[in-house]
Amino acid sequence: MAEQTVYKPGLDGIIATETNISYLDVDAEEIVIRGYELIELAENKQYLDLVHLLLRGELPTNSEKASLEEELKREYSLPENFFNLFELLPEQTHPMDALRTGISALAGHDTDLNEREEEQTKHKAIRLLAKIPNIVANSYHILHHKQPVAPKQELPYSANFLYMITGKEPTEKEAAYFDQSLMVYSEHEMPNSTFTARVIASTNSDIYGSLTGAVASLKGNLHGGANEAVMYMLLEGKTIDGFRNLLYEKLRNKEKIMGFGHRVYMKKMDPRAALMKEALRELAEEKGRMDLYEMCDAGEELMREEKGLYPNLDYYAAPVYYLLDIPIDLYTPIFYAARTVGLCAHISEQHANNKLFRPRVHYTGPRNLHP
Ligand SMILES: CC(=O)SCCNC(=O)CCNC(=O)[C@H](O)C(C)(C)COP(=O)(O)OP(=O)(O)OC[C@H]1O[C@@H](n2cnc3c(N)ncnc32)[C@H](O)[C@@H]1OP(=O)(O)O
Ligand SMILES: O=C([O-])CC(=O)C(=O)O
Repeated sequence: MAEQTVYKPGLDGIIATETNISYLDVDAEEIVIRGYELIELAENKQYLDLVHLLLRGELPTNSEKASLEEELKREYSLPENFFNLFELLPEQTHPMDALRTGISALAGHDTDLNEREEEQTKHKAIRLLAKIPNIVANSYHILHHKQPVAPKQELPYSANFLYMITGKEPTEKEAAYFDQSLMVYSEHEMPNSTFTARVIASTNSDIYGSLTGAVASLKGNLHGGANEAVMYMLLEGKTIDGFRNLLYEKLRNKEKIMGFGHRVYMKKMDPRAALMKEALRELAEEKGRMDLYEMCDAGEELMREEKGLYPNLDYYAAPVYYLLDIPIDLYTPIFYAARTVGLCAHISEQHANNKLFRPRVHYTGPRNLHP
């Protein structure tokens, strides 16, 4: 008789691992990142502070942050002829698929591919954090038959990322909103993509394989892909009334409404969504697009009243990206680029204290059949 174990569809609520990276404390409404609270960090720090915190375990001093940024800038460039890869892809390739291809292809360029030492993994992570924004922005340009936009060394890291995407230097405020969005996307405990990365890493597979699997996971619209879906829905709605009618129609058809609900916060607002809502309000005011803010707010109210559901981060990150002139197809790749650091921290932790993931099943098929 097999040992009695718990089965929870979707591993809902199951503890998958120990970690000292992050924890969602829903009761306290805190997203704990290595002892700090994410929203407080996002209000007071910058993305590179979080990168240092996630990879090194502590917030950087000014000089540590400056040398991290220098190291990133030295690693911006991609291997020779790397962009040829994207020329080979059909035009309709989604940028998440181009990104998956790009990260996978980087493996062969790493001469220390099989090195699993923590320090080595951290350097690999920095190299990836330097190169992934370049892949995200320029695979998109190449797929659209445009010239790649070379990184600008004189811009700060996240301003440069936004510049490579739009081709124009962002204002300080635009760069700050973008940087804040990268912070709130940087790490979130054990979502499907992080679990995927850790499962792959647990076979002793390399960081590129783990990250490639995580791209595929994050692409789905029940996860990262929701931010793009939210924007298409807002554009389809056009006006407050149009959006409300669209939501009613989707609810009548029993469709899931993208940007609402969350496995961990199902009956509460995602704290990151509240922060992005505020960013949206400020940005919308500056850009004369309060109509977009009001439309989102009306959708939030309708979903709370009709379904008792609250927005997740993707609901408010999407219109923020829209007002930053970012092409919609790049919203999920940007989420991934921001999350790379969290994923790398988890892969490193998995390699440092590994146990192969290999769960069992609750078998519901037949027995005792004979050929
Ligand atoms: C940054 C991120 O990646 S956050 C996640 C982004 N994804 C989305 O926004 C997609 C829309 N949301 C969803 O599909 C879900 O809320 C998920 C997948 C995120 C979490 O869902 P789960 O924990 O698996 O719960 P499940 O999907 O079973 O939903 C539970 C109930 O709430 C309902 N529900 C949950 N989310 C939604 C939604 N967005 N719209 C309508 N109904 C919903 C379900 O229909 C279900 O109702 P039922 O019990 O009557 O069948
Ligand atoms: O935690 C999750 O399941 C999804 C999510 O919000 C994230 O990855 O940021």
